[in-house]
Amino acid sequence: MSTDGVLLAIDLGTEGARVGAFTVDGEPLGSVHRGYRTTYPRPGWAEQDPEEWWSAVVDATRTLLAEPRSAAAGPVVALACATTASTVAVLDADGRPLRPAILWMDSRAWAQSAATTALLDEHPVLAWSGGSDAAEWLLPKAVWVAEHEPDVFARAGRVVEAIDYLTFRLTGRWVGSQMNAVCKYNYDPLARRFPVELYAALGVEGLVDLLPDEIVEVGGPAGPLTAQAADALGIAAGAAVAVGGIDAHVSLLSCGGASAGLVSVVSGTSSAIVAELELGPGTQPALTPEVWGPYPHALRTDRWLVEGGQVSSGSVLTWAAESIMGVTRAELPALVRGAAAVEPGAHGLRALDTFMGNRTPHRDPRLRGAVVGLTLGTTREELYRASVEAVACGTRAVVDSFVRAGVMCDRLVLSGGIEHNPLWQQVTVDVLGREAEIVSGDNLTLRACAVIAATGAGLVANLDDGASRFAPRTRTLTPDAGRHAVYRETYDDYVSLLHTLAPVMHDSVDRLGRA
Ligand SMILES: Nc1ncnc2c1ncn2[C@@H]1O[C@H](COP(=O)(O)OP(=O)(O)O)[C@@H](O)[C@H]1O
Ligand SMILES: O=C(CO)[C@@H](O)[C@@H](O)COP(=O)(O)O
Repeated sequence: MSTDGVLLAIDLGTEGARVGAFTVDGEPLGSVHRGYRTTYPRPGWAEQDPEEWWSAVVDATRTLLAEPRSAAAGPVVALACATTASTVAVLDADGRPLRPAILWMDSRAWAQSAATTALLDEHPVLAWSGGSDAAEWLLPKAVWVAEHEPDVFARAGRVVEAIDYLTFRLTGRWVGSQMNAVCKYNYDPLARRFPVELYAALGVEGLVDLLPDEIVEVGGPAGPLTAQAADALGIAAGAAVAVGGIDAHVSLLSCGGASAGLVSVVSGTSSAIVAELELGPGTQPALTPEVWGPYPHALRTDRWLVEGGQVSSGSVLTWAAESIMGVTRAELPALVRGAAAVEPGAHGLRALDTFMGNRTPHRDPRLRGAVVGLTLGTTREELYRASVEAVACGTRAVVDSFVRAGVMCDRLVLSGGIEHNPLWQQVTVDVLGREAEIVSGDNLTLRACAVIAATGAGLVANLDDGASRFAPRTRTLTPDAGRHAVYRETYDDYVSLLHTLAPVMHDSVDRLGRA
């Protein structure tokens, strides 16, 4: 393998764009983050501006490549991106936004997703998504736009995922990621076709013409970088752009080790929990609505990808600390230390993490957050700790559902913003009652993009080869038996609170929807 040149990795997260540089041997050279805004125009809605994504990518890339370590490593030879998924951009034919992008966490399309549950028998492709589409996905969101903003839908030249928008900005080509197509708009990778009959049944038969022109698997070629994009980014035109995918899902390529029994828990704004199943030829996985998937060929050919997760996890902690308590990120370590000193189980608080709905195992976009047990003596440290415990209970609900679905959970690898919050890490393993590894000082999505870029450029034989070479360093988190015993009760209370409050929350969301 040559040692000259840079692999450029782009992670379009919820809070901002993170761009990383790696040597062609997978050594990280540095990364730069540039934030952008999320707006919440109505309860349950969340939007971003695609132009801000691109400006953040440009700014971060130029800053990163000017740093001495990246600059000394040679020219950018290949690049790959991963983005939030189910983040839907509605664009004109030239790729200009016609409205703000509807962010993945936006639950406005819950009625459109509910309509898919009745279609399973006629459209067996829905079996791969657990029997229905979720409100977060592209298809229900496209239906929502068609129904609520028909003039915008009529003018749309493209309705695509954030990854496709970014690929277009880089290559000038509408090449869709097979990962997003399979997981977020019911593409059939075995027959290599869009389920046009399903789209028609939902009233958006024209959608197929607005989707990417071509669907290519992760690591395949998207095209060369255009002169215009190269100029904007400050790198040479013609570098190979490889097809990327979903920020959390691609992390399976950068956990190190074999994929059997591996579960990647990417806890950032959300928690996306993903695994791949290796099934014998002709074996179909069992259908369960408690997980998303298993999807065939979403990441690696001949494997089935399972996704579960929490729509809000780190965002709940950020909401509690920053929005409600006015604690800045710089001041956060003191709050976290204070909350770590609170005795688990002694504060009497129970909270729900479902601020923007529940992704899995309940598939319920009409749930909302809650805190019960407040007294006039409740401290902010107790409130913060209860929020962390709620987030950890949500993670346990997903891991338990994976076990019920037959997913081996032998090795849990935690990554994402949780890396910066020791309380969140420890409470997670205490609630789970399982050991987990945590990646520190490394971003698995960026590392995975480096694997994808290296694969696309032919620097490694395939994704598996790249994944085995570009492994991160991890350390083990061990649960405390005493705290786990307390948290078994906390978890039972979490589950019963969720079921008790669900009807109240549903009514409230329905009323707001009618207002
Ligand atoms: N410096 C930090 N200190 C504490 N928590 C952090 C820090 N940075 C990120 N986080 C947590 O991680 C979440 C963001 O996750 P991250 O993976 O960094 O970004 P994104 O979701 O945009 O990919 C925040 O909501 C917060 O809970
Ligand atoms: O929709 C998904 C995964 O399918 C989201 O959890 C994800 O893309 C958002 O990721 P972050 O929480 O920003 O890391």
